[in-house]
Amino acid sequence: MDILTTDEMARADQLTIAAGTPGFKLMRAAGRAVADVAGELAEEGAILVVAGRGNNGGDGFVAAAELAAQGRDVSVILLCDRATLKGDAALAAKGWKGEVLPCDPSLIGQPALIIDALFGAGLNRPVKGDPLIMIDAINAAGVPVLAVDLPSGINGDSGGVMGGAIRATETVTFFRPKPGHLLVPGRVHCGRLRVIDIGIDEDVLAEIRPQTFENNPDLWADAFPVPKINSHKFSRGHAVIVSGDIASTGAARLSARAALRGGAGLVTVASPRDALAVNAAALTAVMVRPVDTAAEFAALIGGKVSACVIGPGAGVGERTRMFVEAILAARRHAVLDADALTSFADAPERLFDLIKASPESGVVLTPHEGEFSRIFSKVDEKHPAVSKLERVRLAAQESGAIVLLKGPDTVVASPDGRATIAANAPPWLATAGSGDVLAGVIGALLAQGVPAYEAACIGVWMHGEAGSEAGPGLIAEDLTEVLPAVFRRLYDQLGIQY
Ligand SMILES: NC(=O)C1=CN([C@@H]2O[C@H](COP(=O)(O)OP(=O)(O)OC[C@H]3O[C@@H](n4cnc5c(N)ncnc54)[C@H](O)[C@@H]3O)[C@@H](O)[C@H]2O)[C@@H](O)CC1
Ligand SMILES: [K+]
Repeated sequence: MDILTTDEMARADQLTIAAGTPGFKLMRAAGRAVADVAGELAEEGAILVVAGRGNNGGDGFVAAAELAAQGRDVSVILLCDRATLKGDAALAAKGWKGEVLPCDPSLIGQPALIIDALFGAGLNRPVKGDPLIMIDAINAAGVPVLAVDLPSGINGDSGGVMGGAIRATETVTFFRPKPGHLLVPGRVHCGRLRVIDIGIDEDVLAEIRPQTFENNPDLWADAFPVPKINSHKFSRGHAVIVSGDIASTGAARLSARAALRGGAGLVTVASPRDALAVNAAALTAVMVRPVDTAAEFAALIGGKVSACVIGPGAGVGERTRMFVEAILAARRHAVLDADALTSFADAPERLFDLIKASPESGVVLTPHEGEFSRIFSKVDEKHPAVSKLERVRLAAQESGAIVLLKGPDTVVASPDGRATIAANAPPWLATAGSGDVLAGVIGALLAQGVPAYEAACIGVWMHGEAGSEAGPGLIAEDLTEVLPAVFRRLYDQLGIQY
């Protein structure tokens, strides 16, 4: 699903209004939708609407009037003087025939539900003073909260908390989600998210051309690789995974097994000779080849190899740097993870120049937050305080690679500006070796010829699904073992026969 920034959403409103739908009609639809959800969340009991001075408050007034018309016990607290309201918000407030209570937290009481209509997309500075006291009091009231558009205090573009923010039970937003609904901590503050149609025509998207998407199968179904009846192991691609020395071989084996499960026809672990026995003893379907020097590695990948994964347990230093350079010189698709990134921390430009010199390679960088800060310190220095989404976009432009920044809200961005946010990762996915599996799955997709951006997105999504499939208590080894179940569900979802 497309994700619209607050500016793009305002543009969607403007285009709809320009095409003949009055803004107040949209507000009425929004407010009524909020009232419907409120009725579901609290079938009986008092409902309190806490409204701000903008159109978010306007939605709140419409909901209040609608609920009162349904015979519900409704009260409204307003952050400002009713007479100072303007535009559609003033119009909405006119439709509320009841009393308006002042902004006094002692008036909250214990309603069955609070509707939070303080701030939405128009939040433009940190919350302090009276509204902050109100937000804290609503959070402390211990009753369910339904947020209108965004939990008040959450930045719609970054998901950041601006001074303080409502912790909602449920959030109703309109037309399309915003980045702040999926990026943490915003996603956590939203509770359950509902996206509701308020009469904005989908045609406006052709004009807005959104560049951000929720990472789910609709987005990449066409690129998802399905083996044909006449496929053989060679046509499904050959992935090479680089092993570290004898003390750190497990990470590469996790990646290798994930690459095989992920659909690569052949997987080879390139192992230092001193670790060969350890690797060989622990692998069966995955092949092992002795590789110590960059020349040996270049000879291995110079053959029929379609993708390489380097980083998990690879070791930080010259050997890893030289192997990365060999991969890029051979124009192989590549996942550069963990130590492969840290190995370039002192000279990231050297890595980026090599990537840009082979644009057809399809390179995916898969840092976690620490590794990202190490190789993209310039992005962070030049653009302090931008959202995770924008940081990753800038990093992709800077490096020329597909950049995937891991976390509960993993972002994948392409140098061409496209980006996805994933919202399907369970918290127990954050465990040792989990990233090694992710790198392996992406390597498998690259080996099968999936373009790098789609490979990264599919890998992230499958990894998240595997986390849910394995459930609490999972260890990284489980992720590879549940991949067949994830594939089966995806095949069913996409209507692929098997
Ligand atoms: N036609 C439209 O534009 C529609 C807008 N809708 C609603 O309108 C909302 C956006 O409305 P607005 O643009 O009026 O913005 P908001 O209602 O979110 O808030 C803007 C007001 O809050 C003030 N404000 C911002 N940050 C503040 C802070 N930290 N402390 C104190 N005051 C602060 C601003 O000065 C302004 O007066 C959406 O979130 C949505 O709920 C919906 O009714 C659907 C249609
Ligand atoms: K709100």
